[in-house]
Amino acid sequence: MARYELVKRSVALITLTNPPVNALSSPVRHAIANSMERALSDPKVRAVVICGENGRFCGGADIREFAGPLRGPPLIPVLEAIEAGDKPVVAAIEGMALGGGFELALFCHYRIAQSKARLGLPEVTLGILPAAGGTQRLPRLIGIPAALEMITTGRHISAQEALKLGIVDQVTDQNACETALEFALKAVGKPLSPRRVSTLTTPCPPDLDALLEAATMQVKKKTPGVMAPLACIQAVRAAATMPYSKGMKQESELMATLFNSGQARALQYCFFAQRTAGKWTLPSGAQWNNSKPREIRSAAVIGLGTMGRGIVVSLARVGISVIAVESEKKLLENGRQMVIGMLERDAKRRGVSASLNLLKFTLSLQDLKDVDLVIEAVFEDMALKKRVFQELSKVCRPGTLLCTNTSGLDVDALAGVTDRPHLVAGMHFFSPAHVMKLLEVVCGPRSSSETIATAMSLGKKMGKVSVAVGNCPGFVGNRMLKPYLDQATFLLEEGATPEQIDKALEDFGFAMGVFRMSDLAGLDVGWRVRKESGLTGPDVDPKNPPRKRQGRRYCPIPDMVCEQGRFGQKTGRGWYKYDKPGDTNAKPDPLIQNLLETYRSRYGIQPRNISDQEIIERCLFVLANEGFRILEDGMAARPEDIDVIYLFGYAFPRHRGGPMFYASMVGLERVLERLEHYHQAHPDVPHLEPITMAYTGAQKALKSDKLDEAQALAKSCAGRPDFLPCDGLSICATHSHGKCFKLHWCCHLGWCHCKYVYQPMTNVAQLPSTPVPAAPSDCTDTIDLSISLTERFLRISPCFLPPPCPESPKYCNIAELFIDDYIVKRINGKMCYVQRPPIHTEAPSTPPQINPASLTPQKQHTEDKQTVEETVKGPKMGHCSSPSSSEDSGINALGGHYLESCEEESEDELSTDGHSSPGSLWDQDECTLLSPSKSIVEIIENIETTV
Ligand SMILES: CCCCCCCCCCCCC[C@H](O)CC(=O)SCCNC(=O)CCNC(=O)[C@H](O)C(C)(C)COP(=O)(O)OP(=O)(O)OC[C@H]1O[C@@H](n2cnc3c(N)ncnc32)[C@H](O)[C@@H]1OP(=O)(O)O
Repeated sequence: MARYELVKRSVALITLTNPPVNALSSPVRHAIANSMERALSDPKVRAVVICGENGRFCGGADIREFAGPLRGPPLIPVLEAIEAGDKPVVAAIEGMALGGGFELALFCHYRIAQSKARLGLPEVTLGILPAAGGTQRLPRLIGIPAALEMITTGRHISAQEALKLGIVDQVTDQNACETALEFALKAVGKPLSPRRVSTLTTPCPPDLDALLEAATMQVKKKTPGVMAPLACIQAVRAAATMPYSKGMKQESELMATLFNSGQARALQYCFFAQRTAGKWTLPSGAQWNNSKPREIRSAAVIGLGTMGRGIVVSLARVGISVIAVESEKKLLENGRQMVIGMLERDAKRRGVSASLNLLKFTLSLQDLKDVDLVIEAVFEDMALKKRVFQELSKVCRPGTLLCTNTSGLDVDALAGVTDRPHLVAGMHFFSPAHVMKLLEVVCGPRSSSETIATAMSLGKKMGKVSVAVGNCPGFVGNRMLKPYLDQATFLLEEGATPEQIDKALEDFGFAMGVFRMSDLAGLDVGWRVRKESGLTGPDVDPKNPPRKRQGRRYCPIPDMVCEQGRFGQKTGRGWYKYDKPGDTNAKPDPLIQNLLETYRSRYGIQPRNISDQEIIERCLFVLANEGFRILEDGMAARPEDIDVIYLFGYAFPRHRGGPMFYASMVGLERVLERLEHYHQAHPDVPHLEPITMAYTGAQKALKSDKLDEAQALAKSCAGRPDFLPCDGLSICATHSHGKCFKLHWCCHLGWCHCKYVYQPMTNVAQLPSTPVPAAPSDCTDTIDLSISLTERFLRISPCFLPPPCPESPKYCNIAELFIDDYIVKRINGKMCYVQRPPIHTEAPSTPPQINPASLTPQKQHTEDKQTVEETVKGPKMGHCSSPSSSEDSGINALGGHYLESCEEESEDELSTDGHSSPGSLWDQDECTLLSPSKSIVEIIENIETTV
């Protein structure tokens, strides 16, 4: 895991050897510790160089280790030995120094970077913070503003920028290791004290408070509801205001709070899910590692609408020559100008020259005879597409791959009109195609593995997150969208308003609720598709009940809105009203309210109060349910693929992990129970019927031998304080012992749904805590977090029971903050997070009980008559959202608009468009400070923390 060599007779060269990224796993930490000890004790050694094998310094802590119990030597003492040593240690950074890898370099006395290396602290994107001293050392080295920016965004910087900031001592175009060896020898004998970053004083700007306040406001706006950036700011504040050792303590307390949070789990899941999606697999057995892609040097794009233009740009900027085809001269010229403008702007932003020489524009399909691959992006009309494919089949050389950018039509029907069905596949880009990262690669029944491998590899080359999906109406993303949109409009019928539904979804974390997003995308496109598919318009049999189609519930309200010429933002009116066409500021419209009231009275619908919880459950559980159906149908290989599609294509909040992950966090049994409940209430909505596979999966899991084994194990440990009933969120005992039973897919991830789990316990004395402020004005951000948490508990306080042994809460559990596992207590004058006590169902006089893992009403509640007002209000995270403005792609094949997210041409995975929700849990104005005496949170003043 690390090689030790003596080179140049007096330099110890320590090479990290843990492919692929030399992550700091337990054996690597061991090896570094041993190697340093050896180097420091060997009199022949006068200096040390640390580098990484295969041109990669270090990708940081081994993220996979975070899912299990922490083993091996802790990282910080290993790194401290490097700094404390009396021999100069030089980090030779090639490739990357990220996270813990960057922190390792910061403990070295000198840093040399190869000119192509990238450095950064991306922990925040994983829901944690740089907890091996990164938050304390970087501000000391480069000052607060620059460190704050790097730590709160996770941005990777170049070697040149690192030199400019003072992070590295030298940048070389040569081998960094060779350069570092020379450098190390020259450093021998020079004083080491000034090189020890821990001894430096953080340059403290006079306006520190204002700076941190501005940073706080910025991250709250950019990533509302996300905890890690706020914790990062608190840690940086500590670097500015505390001595190093105290700052380190603060850093580790903050890390402990984040480490087991649901957000960290979700974000780390997203990291691996994205990489898993690249390892595609088909029902035929063909997969990423047994199918060879073809090299694509030239391509053609047919249609220069919004989608076509974006695809041309995506291809050209990675060096593929592109022939762009349009049907009319005017359209061609217009498309040409727009593509050139886009490429020029893109090149300017990236500091490269625009690859305009790769482009050719033509009106003739004949020009395509020699290209390697064609992507058709014409109007979403099967007859038209078939004509194009027939023509392509005649014109293109026999080996040319023919792909379609349809957003949901039958790819096999197109394959069928060609002479090469095995070379036909779908490449479903999301709008705008040069910005959006998602690509669904649609595998038809006749698509060859080579065709899929080529489309996947081309997607990767274009910088897309490509996911292989099956050929069914709407594929994966748009297929799931249909039931989601249906639920939203059914909820309108039943009594909700567009703004209420949007707010619930935005509080959950979506940047825009479904109605605001539909207004942005334009309502007319969906209306046209619904008319074409006979769901509305003159073709509908007048005898057909207005609220039924094909025996299923149908909501005609969206059609009625369109009939009034309300097409969304572009017409200044849609589900909302706008000051003028094109305006983005959505305001509730009394006319829509009237329309809804008239509609309800026309159909005799008694409006009822609908809770946010019902909105979230119906919209999101139905999404996951359709995901299970898709898995059962074999249209997606894994739940991760579905989640990746929703994260990158539909702006699902990343800190929620995706619809499938979210369902697993809630608990599949719970999701199934709620779906059954809603389906009973709405039997004419088939999408609410729980999918058999998931249901039987859950039943099977309950009967599994492996589960029996786990339960037997757990029961044998009965009475041990570290075994608790499973909250559906923690790591199960069997999993951490390597005996994961895989009946639930989530077990693959390490969060199991077995009944008993091993709970890593934390002594009360080590809880993240903060002094209770004397007055509200003393509020710190930590208190801010605590108070927010307290407020949240207060909202649902009737559901709490006193802890089983309040006099002796020796152990607490630092886990999911947002699934309400925690209460905030004042213990010995400090605010602490304390795990919520288990609920005793047998207690006769208790208030209504809830499942700790979710805040849903009890089974006997009806939608009309809810007695418990719990709402699933959680943090939210905005994503930039983009409408599909093109007619050729803005709608799914089933007649609904699809929601698409973009990254605003930015690589920042946490970036958002800044839409803030006033209802966000962490919003400043909702976070009024409660004095502990005013709160009904239990106050425990005199606990012996040593009990
Ligand atoms: C009460 C409880 C208290 C708890 C306290 C706990 C304290 C715990 C310890 C504290 C110490 C903290 C140390 C540190 O601050 C934390 C970290 O370092 S977190 C990690 C930070 N690093 C990153 O985020 C980098 C992540 N990786 C990347 O961005 C990219 O992989 C890359 C390095 C830029 C390389 O990109 P590519 O070349 O494109 O390659 P891939 O991305 O496809 O990756 C290849 C392969 O490697 C796997 N991988 C990458 N990085 C890691 C990693 N850090 N750990 C584990 N595995 C990693 C990746 O998954 C791929 O695997 P494959 O898919 O091929 O199986």
